[in-house]
Order: sequence, then structure tokens, then C-alpha cells
Amino acid sequence: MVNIFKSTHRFNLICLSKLTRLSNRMNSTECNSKIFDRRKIRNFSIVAHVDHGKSTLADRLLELTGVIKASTENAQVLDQLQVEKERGITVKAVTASLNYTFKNELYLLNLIDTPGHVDFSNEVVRSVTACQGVILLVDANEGIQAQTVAVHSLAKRNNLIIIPTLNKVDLPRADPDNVKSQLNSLFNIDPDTVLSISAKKGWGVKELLEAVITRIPPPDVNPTGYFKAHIIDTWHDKYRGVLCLAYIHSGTVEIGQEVKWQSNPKQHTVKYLALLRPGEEPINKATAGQVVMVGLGPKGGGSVGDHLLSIEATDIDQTNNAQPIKHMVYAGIFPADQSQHIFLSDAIKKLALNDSAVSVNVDSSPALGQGWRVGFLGLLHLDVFTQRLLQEYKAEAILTAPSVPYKIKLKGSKIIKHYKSEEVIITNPLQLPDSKHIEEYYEPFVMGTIITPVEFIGAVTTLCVDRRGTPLPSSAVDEKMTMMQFILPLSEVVIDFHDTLKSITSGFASFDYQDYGFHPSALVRMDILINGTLVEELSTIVHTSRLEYNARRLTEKLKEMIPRQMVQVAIQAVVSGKVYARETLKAYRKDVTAKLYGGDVTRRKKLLKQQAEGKKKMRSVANIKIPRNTFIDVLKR
Ligand SMILES: Nc1nc2c(ncn2[C@@H]2O[C@H](COP(=O)(O)OP(=O)(O)OP(=O)(O)O)[C@@H](O)[C@H]2O)c(=O)[nH]1
Repeated sequence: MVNIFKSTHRFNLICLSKLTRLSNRMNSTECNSKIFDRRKIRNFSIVAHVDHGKSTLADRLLELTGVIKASTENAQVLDQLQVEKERGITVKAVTASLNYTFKNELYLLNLIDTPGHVDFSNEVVRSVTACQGVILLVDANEGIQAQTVAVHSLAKRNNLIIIPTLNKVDLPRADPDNVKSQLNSLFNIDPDTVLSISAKKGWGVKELLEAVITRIPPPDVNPTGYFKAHIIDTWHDKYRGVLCLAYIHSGTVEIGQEVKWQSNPKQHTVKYLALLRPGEEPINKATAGQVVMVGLGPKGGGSVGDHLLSIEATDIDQTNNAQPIKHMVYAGIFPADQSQHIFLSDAIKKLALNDSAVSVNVDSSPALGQGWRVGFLGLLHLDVFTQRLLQEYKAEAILTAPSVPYKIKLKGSKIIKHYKSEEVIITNPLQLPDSKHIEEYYEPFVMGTIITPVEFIGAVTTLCVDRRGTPLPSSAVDEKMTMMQFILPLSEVVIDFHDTLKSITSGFASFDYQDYGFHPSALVRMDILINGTLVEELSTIVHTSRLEYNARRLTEKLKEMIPRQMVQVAIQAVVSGKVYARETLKAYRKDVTAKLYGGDVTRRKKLLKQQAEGKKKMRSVANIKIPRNTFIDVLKR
């Protein structure tokens, strides 16, 4: 019996005593010493629309392969981050190596649980690079939704075997036959190949696991070549440095082996090697086709997309054809006070290592000091990142209003020289040069896919046209549902489009979008002045058709959000010196202790303390106190 099962990994969830009780578990000693025949390896992922049951199914698969006990129903074992538990969503893709005996043969099944929300789709993209097949899970009650379309096309693009599976067939309103015909009409899937399960009840899960073995091919890898592995995830361990999740394309790797990075030929030694089940299970050696954790020690490094190679490797090819990540929103992140700068910098660095989808660049603001301009995949991603900073690193940050990136084409050799290029991506409205230097503005667009009940077609069209959308031809999903597509400006969908869509369709429509590139657009920079002083963090780039509306909305909202002060406050929205809207906040004297003159001293102190804490959460502009959440909330509609 091994005693080296350590739970130092972030999934830190399985204790050895539990594991010893497992029935269908292979002997760990055997596992540590045995190199898996690639024909007995299956690498697969579960992909689905949000809430269609991926994590619940992952739990059942973990039970079936003996990793957890059946009593942990709805444990969502793979959702380990505090933010995932609190929000009930998957944010990080997680790997679990499972053992399963089928027809007297032992298989190693590497399951990758992926997030469903569109903001985390890069995790899905990254996960599938190590897979040969996917379980495409569809809720038998809700049917095909927008993200089902997106993940299906992702699987197709990556030439993965798809196991179409209907989940939640236990629900009384489930209509498996109808969903099968939806799968047939939209994706040309043969209804006879569709499996039906209830992840909650465990129905059909065994058959599904066996379909993973029989339908998904083993990895097409070369076990005898030089060692070469591709990094699909990284995270930071306090004592062991960067730990990497690696998919081995060729050769074998073992503890003590000398290796190098494709990006840097410096030699390192393999110090840690483990299977993730999903807790760490140390192994001595791993072979092509496996997905394993590798660590090279505190100075070893490692980043997503890089390749780890044996030192003899010379023929370095770029097996990783991952698309560069396109950031959808940018926001400034600043320490709450500058003495926290180093601490916050360290926290951001470590979190960015685990969340490779963010881009981090140094930024500074005269008002907020030194900080970072961080690119995210969407607002939920931004929200989750800041929540993780706080929860996992105890780092509190101020966020500026998020903005989408724009592109400009410059005119004039002097300014082109200054920006070092004729075309420049603007991630912060303040970087926009004077309009006289701009030849053309470009706005990012997306292709939005909406699946909605037919009775809401009118409402959805109105919403999309109102958001400057251009309709594309739609197609029927079945007689009750339709799939609509629109080309939409990203700025119009990124903030609250999804919520509005849900509310106008009583929650029945689903939405997903894909990048559609930059296109010319009539844009201007709108500034906000508070008592004549520019509040840089509130500058926005707006479409001219929206200018007056946005100016009015922003000034009205700011009037609501800024508490009344001792002096009158003028809030103005200005473009190139011309005022488009103005609101005035009347003066008001606030003294929370006034009523308590001569009153109880402890209550008085408590109120003064509360007031002082409130002030800390304020940002001061021209002596006017603005609550910090204003900067993020004001841009929401
Ligand atoms: N009735 C029923 N409910 C299910 C079944 N599978 C999952 N659920 C429920 O559906 C909800 C969503 O399930 P999750 O497993 O969290 O879905 P998910 O796809 O992992 O969600 P994200 O991680 O946010 O993408 C939970 O309330 C589950 O209990 C099922 O087979 N039957």
C-alpha cells in the first residue's frame, strides 16, 4: 500500500482512507510503476451549455471509478475554487485521471471538466487540445442552447469524436425524442447514436463511460520518440513553484530527467510528477498520451502553450496551434492604497499564472497611482478574477470602469512614429489621441447566436437592432425554437445583453458569441468632468448615434451614485470641449454624530468609525468623494 498520496494540490480533497475503500481502483503501486499502453488511454472532456450538468456528471464518473463515495451527491467535487462553490459555476477546467476496468482490461481515462460560461470558453478550447473526444451533454428538458452550438462546432473544428448525450432524462418535462431530432436537424447527428442519462440519479452513466472507451480513439502519439509535452494549465504552489498540467505528445518522462522549455533552452530537472485523480498521486514515470502534472521546482517556470522537451530534442514543431486569446474587456486594477502595490502585484502575477486568459500590463493613473491594465474575456471573468484576488490572496483592488478594445488608424508621420504603428489597439479610452490624428476608428464586433422560443423572435429582433445589430438568416431548431444570428458591436453585448435577453424572453433564450473582428465605426471619446475636473477613469469611447443618450444616462447615473457633499457638484459629459449633458448635485451637510450631541460615547465612536471606513472606500476628485464601486457600476445600463 502506498503512503505517498499527498493532497497538496489545489484540489486537496481526497483522503487516503477514502481511496482505500474503493472497489474499482487499481492498485496504486501498480499505477506508480506501470507505464500505460497508449491504447488503454482515453482523453476526453465534457462540453455543454451552462447548467446542463457537466459537473454533476463528473461527480458520477468519479463515483463510478471509485474516486469518491456515492453518498457525496451533488458534491461538485471538481468545482474546488471558493468562487465556484459560491456561484455554482465552473471557472477552471479540472483534470481527473480515472481507472476503469472494461472487459478485463484496465483503462486510464483522463476527464477534463470544463466551464460552461462563454467568458471561460478559452478554458474549454485549451482542454480540448489534449482530448480525442467529448461528451456533448444536452439537457433533455431545455434542448439545444446557444453554447451547445458553440461547443459542438469547437469539437468539430478540432476533429474530436462526439458522444451526444441527453442529460436530466429523470425530469418529468424531459423530451428526449424532440432533443434527438434537434440534434439531428442542427448537427446531423444520428438519433441512434445519442445516449440518455440522468447525471443526478446515475442512470445510464456506466453505459456512457463504456462508450467513452469504445467510441473515443486512444491518443495518436509516439511513445518511442523524444519526450515532448504541451502545457495546458499552470498553477502556483507556495513551496514547489509553478506546477503544470502537461499532455505528453511523444516519449516518456520520469523524475530526475533533464528537460528544457521550447521557449528557453535552459536545462531543468523534473522534480514532481503526478496523476491528478483529481488529488495528486505521485508517479515516477509517464508516457505519451497521458495528461500529468509536472513540476520543475521553484525556478523551473512553465506557461500555458509552451512545450516541455527532452534535452536531446532538436526538431521542435509547433504542435500547439491554439488561437491567441482575444480580450473582450479591459479594466484598470489599482491597489486600494499604494503601500499595497508589491503585495497586489505578487497576487496578480500568481493568479494570472492560474488564469492564463488574462493579459496584464502596467498602467498608471494620476489619481489612482501605479496599477495594471488587465484584459478579460468578459465581465463575469473580470468579476471572478477580482473575487479570486480577494478570496485566494486577500488582495483588495480598485477597479476602473471596464471598456472594450478599439482600433484606430492614425494619420501623420509624427503621430505614427510616436505610437510606433499606423494601426493601434486602444485598451484604455485615455490612450486615444486627439481626433485630428485619427484617420479611421474601428470597433470590435461579434457574431451572436441566440436560441429562442419562436414567440420571442420579435422581441429579440428589437433588442438586437436596438443594440446596433445586423441580422443574419435564422434557422429552425424545431417547431417551437429558432436559432437567430446577428452581427453585433461587442460594446453593446458585453455589459448586460445577456441579462436583458433573459428578461425579455422569460429566461428561455440563450446566447453565445464569437469574435467577428474589427470594423470601421463612427466613434468619439466622451469625458466626464466633476466640478470641471476630468475623471479619467470615467472616460468612454462611444458610438456617435449613442452620444446624447449615453451622456444623459451617465450623468444621471453619476448623480444617483455620488453621495451629496458639502459643496454643490456639477457633473458634465463632454466631447472635444462641447458639453452634451449636465447634472447638478445639491450641497448637503452630513454629520452622522450631530443628533448624538451629548449622547452615548460608544455609539458616537461606532458611528465615527463607520464613517471613516466608508471614506476609505471613496475616491476623491477635486475634493469630491466618489464611491469606488461607481467606476464599475456606472457603465452598466
Ligand atoms: N433533475 C436533474 N438535475 C440535474 C441533473 N444533472 C444536473 N442536474 C442539476 O442541474 C444543475 C446544474 O448542474 P451542474 O452540474 O452544476 O451544471 P454544469 O453544466 O456543470 O454548470 P456550469 O459548471 O456552471 O457550466 C444542478 O442543480 C444539478 O443538480 C440530472 O440528471 N437531473
